[in-house]
Amino acid sequence: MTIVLTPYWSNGVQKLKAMLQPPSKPPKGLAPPVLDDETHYKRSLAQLRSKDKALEKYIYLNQLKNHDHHMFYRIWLNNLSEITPLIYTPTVGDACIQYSHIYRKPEGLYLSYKDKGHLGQIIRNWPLIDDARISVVTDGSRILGLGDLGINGMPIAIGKLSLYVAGAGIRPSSTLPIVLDLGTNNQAFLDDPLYLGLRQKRVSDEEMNEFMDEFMHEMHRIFPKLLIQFEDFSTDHAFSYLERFRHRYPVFNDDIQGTGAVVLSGFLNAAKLSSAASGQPLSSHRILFLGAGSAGVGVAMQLMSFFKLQGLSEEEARSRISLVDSQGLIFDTRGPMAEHKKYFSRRDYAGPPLTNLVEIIEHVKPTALLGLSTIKGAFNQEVVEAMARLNPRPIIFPLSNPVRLSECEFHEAVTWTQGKVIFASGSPFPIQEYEGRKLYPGQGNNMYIFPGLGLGAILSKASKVTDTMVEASSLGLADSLTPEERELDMIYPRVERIREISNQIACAVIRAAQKAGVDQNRDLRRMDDAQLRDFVKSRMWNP
Ligand SMILES: O=C([O-])CC(=O)C(=O)O
Ligand SMILES: [Mg+2]
Repeated sequence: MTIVLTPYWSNGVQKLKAMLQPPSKPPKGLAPPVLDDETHYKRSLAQLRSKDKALEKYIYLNQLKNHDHHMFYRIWLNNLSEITPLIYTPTVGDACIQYSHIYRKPEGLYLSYKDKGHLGQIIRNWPLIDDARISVVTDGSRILGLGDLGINGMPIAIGKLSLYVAGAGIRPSSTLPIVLDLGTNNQAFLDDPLYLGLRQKRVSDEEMNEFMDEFMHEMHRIFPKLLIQFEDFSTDHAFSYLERFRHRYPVFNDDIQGTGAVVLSGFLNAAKLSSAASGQPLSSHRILFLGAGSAGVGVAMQLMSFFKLQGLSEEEARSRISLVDSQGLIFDTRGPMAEHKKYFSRRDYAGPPLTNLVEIIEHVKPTALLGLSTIKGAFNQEVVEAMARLNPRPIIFPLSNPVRLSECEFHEAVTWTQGKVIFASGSPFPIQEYEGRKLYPGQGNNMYIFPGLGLGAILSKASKVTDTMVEASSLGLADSLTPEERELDMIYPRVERIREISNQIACAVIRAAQKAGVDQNRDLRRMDDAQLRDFVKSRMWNP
């Protein structure tokens, strides 16, 4: 007897197509008689809220997305601050760690090193080739601050793309999550019988370069209108592939450029508050970074814009930024260092090595301390108090993700600075009360940037993503605070306004693309600002 197996994916693909149609009424008898949308919305939300673990909620929401994504996005858009941390950071970090165990069905493209040489053939299996406009691609080698998770990085690509839908109204059918399985150096995963990826160590740089060249070439051939967001590649690959491909294809790196832009934006608003308290001009800020990986250096590069906007020369701007890595303050005479750290290496200090963070703070006298180190608790009481001694309103941004890797928690920073801190973190923290005042933590997460940046690049049909477009996204975000939000000392807008913010960012990005001459949709040039805003809004998908 031959057993015929239904191919497990065929149902998935058909469902994907069917799912993209607006929900229709089933024929009589094929659904309970009393099933109206409003009640079902309440029922779905109640089912979600009845679960007590964040990962269980993630699994529930993911199932909901896969069989009724109108309901999924409706629930999310109506409850943004409750749902976002469940779909995205921090819960998506746990979903990645557990992916091979919680996996239920395929949800994107899985490209394996074994397919090298015929990647185009595999990519063409994607059922929605004509619709695809935005892809998030990861190789899983540095997921959030969690390290090498191999193929288990897929949920980060899925999560980012669902934020494109929720946050910028990109059509769900236009989104394409991709994980590149190039092996993993995570021994626990290699030993796990349920691990979904190749059971081999990561391929060499040379092999990976060949794979990436073929991949990008085929992607561009098959999807000429597609924008690619690189996500969570390990530091040196993040930099090298951005540089390798950004002049040829419309691509950007979310961890270098997206995080850079979101922090620049928050810093612009934070510096105003801090300068108002100290009476010192904006041009006098100094920034100290703990962490010199792709995110750290990417953010430092983007913050150069802050000083240049205040009229400083490149050399002056550079001298305002110092980096600390695992060996302490980075300076020229310290010894050999990775290429990406050299630009910010200090020339005006010649040793001995400074390794203690409090000593480094006392030496550099920063107005702002930014953490992209993934070292939990690195901003301890001593460190935060040192910042508060130097500054009436210290700027402290522990940006490492997820929450459990954050350099400090909001309530700690508030207590240790007697409520004076200007704070933003990568992951969400609860609001604090201090002496009867409500204090709002900023969330300096690239989720504020990439949906609008991507939307602007897609609508303008940008052939490249220029630095000026990234900077425009940042200034657009900084500008989007309402008077009420400024009154409350907020440095990022409320997440509930994400659609409006993404619209504003997209418009700024489109204008920057036009200025740079990389826009291939020239029709938008004729629109005035109000018309452009209406046009962007009209292109947003709604559940
Ligand atoms: O995903 C996030 O929350 C932010 C991010 O890109 C990262 O931490 O790598
Ligand atoms: Mg990332």
